[in-house]
Amino acid sequence: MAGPPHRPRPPVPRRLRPRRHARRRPAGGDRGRHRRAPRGTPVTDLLRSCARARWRTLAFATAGGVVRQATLLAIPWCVQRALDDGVVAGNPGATARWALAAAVLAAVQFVALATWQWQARMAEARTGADLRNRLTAHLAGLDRAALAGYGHGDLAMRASRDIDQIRMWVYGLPVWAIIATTFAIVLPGVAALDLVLLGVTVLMVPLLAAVNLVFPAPYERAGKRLSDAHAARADAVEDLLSSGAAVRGIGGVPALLERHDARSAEVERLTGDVARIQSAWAALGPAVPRLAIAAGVALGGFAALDGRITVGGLVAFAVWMGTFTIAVTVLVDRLVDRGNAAVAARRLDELFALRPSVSDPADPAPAGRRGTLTASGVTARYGGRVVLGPVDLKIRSGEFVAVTGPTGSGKSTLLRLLARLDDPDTGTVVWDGTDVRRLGLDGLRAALVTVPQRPVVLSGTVADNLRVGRDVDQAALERACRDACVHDDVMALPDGYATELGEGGSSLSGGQVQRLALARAFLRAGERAGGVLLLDDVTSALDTDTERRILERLARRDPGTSVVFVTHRTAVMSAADRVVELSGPGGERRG
Ligand SMILES: Nc1ncnc2c1ncn2[C@@H]1O[C@H](COP(=O)(O)OP(=O)(O)OP(=O)(O)O)[C@@H](O)[C@H]1O
Repeated sequence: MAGPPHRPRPPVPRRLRPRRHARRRPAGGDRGRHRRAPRGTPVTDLLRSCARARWRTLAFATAGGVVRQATLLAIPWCVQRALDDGVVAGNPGATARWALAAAVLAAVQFVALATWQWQARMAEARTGADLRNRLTAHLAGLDRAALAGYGHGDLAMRASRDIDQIRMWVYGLPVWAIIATTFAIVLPGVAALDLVLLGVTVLMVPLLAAVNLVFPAPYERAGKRLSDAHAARADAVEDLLSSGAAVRGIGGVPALLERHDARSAEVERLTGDVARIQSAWAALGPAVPRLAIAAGVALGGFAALDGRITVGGLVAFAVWMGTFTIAVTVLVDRLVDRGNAAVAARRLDELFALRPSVSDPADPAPAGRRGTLTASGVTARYGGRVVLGPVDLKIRSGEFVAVTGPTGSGKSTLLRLLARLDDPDTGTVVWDGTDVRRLGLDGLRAALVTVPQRPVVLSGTVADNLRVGRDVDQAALERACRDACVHDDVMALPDGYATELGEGGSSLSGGQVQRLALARAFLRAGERAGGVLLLDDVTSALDTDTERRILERLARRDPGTSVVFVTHRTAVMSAADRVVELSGPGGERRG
């Protein structure tokens, strides 16, 4: 037994990892002290930073868009001149000149339009890629506790649909300048034609402003509800796909299908709400300039009859108002995009604000490779409940310690503290003379290698699963698999080490997954001598013969490598140098 068996300590009102089962919470809700960064920054900062990161590409796109719009709007003017100076005046030379001018403008427009579209698409694509990379890297740095409130489907929606909404917003940014160009050209153009027509055009502005003030707020609220409903449905799909035999075996599929259908119906209902607001907004916006066209054509017709404007001027007015109508329609679309992007940014911001409960210190010390791993008075809590400790444990270099105890007594929790996958509520863990909280996480993970109770199989081949992105040769892979007694199983797969396992490794047995994870740990631990292997019940699904062979391999380990083996199996306890028994928080511990 290592250290004193029991040291009562006053309970400390802090919790180690809050577990939340409710998946949907209002944005900005409490997520526990380790996990929420101070908010402080408005959500639009995320949108602004996306635009700033792509400002050069967006500037080219905007320049292209503005030139395109200016040329587009200049063409009616050429038509007007061709009609008035050429057709009406009976001057074929003027007609040809203005036709040629229109052709040149059309060519410029072609180049400008291509530039706008190309650059805007590039900006959009890069924004999507940047956000996705940033989000993935951020999520990868978070632990289970930080993400406890989010289902996989929800996270997938945030990483796909929400990022797409922001992408669309970035794509539409140059359009604001195009709309402004339209206003800047059409209004003086109409003024030059006739002040009554200008009056009709200007009258539209307050009407348009009213329409575009009324709709955004309800639209954004409905969009937020729809996003949440999409996320809930994605979670239901994820549960259906991932539950497999566990749910089928207890006849739970109909209930999951029912839940999925109910969430689908909710998505449909909320999509209807959004569609109602959006369609009213989209229809009312352009209706205003269309009314102005009608009024303008009537008033302009009388002006033409009075000789105040030319027929060409009336044609130019009608065409300009047509373009103006399109600009207003697009303006509404951009405002809708802005609403969608704001909702999406808020949902992403919520994830970016999550902080891992364990992170690198400001000035990390390098982790030693050999040494003693000591836990002193460590305790752990979940949701205010003490689940472990206080525990004192010393694992000397090269020692093999089995940790046992009744189910729920905190064995896995202790292992997580030793590996610094979590920090203790109270007490310290020291590796090679240094508090693990002062060590760089990369170095620490290389020295203290953990195999969890429920290992994960990644999508990809067996070899990919063993390498986990590292450069490891085939011989080393096979050696590790032989040591973990899984080589023969791998060779029996259709393509051996090149066999695709698919997400979750459903084609492998529980024991095969355990041994594959063990081989992965052997590879990692074998990169350098020394360190500690922290194994959480990794032989629980194995037959006694395979377990014996694995224990023999562990007995042949490098003399500087320690092993901490959480187990209920007598063979493991017999192979250990020492057995430590946990009996729950505040309980006795025997070694
Ligand atoms: N993420 C969590 N949130 C809340 N409580 C948790 C969490 N993980 C573990 N617990 C609780 O902490 C206690 C200790 O769990 P732990 O997994 O460490 O026990 P164990 O001794 O390893 O159990 P077993 O032998 O069944 O694997 C249990 O009561 C468990 O319900």
